[in-house]
Amino acid sequence: MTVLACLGAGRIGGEVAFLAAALGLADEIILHDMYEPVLTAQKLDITHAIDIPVSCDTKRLRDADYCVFSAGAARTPEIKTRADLFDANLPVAREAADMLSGFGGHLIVVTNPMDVFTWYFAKHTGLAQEQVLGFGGLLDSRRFSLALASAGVTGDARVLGEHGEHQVPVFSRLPISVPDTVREEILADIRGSSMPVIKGKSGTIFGPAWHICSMLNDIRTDSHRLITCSVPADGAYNIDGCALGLPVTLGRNGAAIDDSWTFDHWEETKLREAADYLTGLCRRV
Ligand SMILES: NC(=O)c1ccc[n+]([C@@H]2O[C@H](COP(=O)([O-])OP(=O)(O)OC[C@H]3O[C@@H](n4cnc5c(N)ncnc54)[C@H](O)[C@@H]3O)[C@@H](O)[C@H]2O)c1
Ligand SMILES: O=C(O)C[C@H](O)C(=O)O
Repeated sequence: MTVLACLGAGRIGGEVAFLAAALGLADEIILHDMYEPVLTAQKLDITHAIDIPVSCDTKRLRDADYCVFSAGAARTPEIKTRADLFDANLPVAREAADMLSGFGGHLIVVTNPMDVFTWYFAKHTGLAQEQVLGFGGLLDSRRFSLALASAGVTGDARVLGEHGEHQVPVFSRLPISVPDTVREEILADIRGSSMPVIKGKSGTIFGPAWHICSMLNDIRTDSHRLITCSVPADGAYNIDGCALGLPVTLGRNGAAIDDSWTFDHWEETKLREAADYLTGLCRRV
């Protein structure tokens, strides 16, 4: 019996709940949202499709195996960066941390700025640090792989760093050398790649929900898949004081940082900039 809780039942929460149920990743769903009409609508819409118990009883959150936190404001085309959502979403994260008292499962943090809230939940709740996973790296890596493909490059496309302006695509693991000028073009491309989706349909939905469910599957099957997701670095790669996207293996016990990667100068510089930027933001929580 696997129970999935979604704190925030809007576009992401609703789609993750539906997809997890459809893929057989959950046997029961708990939904929570401050806006009652959306909560009722999501619950009805899921149960009109799939025979699965959906409750809105937050007292049962402690029984959940996974919780996906996606409550709060999302970007509109007028909001330039994910970090600009910090002030709006910090109180939402604080409320969620209170609600999660007694929860002992895996928490997937989606609400932006996601790395900052990953740090917040890892450091300010009683959850084991390995069980707090910031989502964004898989989505950014997929976007990187598409950008590389359109430049005629294939290979192991991974993005580290911030899920935001300071993302760090790793070029040195590709089979060919990519000059810095081309790297900067690709970086600009992937930085902007969610905006056409936000402009066209108000928010990214399928991409995040798909990859979030793949993480639920990694935990459920103890896959130890190598992914990138946000975790507190705690000294790995000489980074401290923030959570950011790093290579991890994901399984039943959560995320284990793979600290064996090496970087070239361009990547080292970008990763350090991401860490410095995020450390500043994390100090504010
Ligand atoms: N990390 C990623 O890759 C990624 C991808 C997509 C979206 N996001 C982020 O996820 C968040 C949600 O995006 P969305 O598109 O689902 O937005 P949405 O507006 O569709 O859903 C958010 C929901 O949160 C609810 N909410 C707001 N404040 C709340 C509170 N205090 N308590 C309970 N519920 C509350 C709203 O009523 C709404 O239903 C945003 O911050 C967005 O930027 C991150
Ligand atoms: O870009 C956004 O604001 C939404 C999300 O973080 C995404 O990358 O799809």
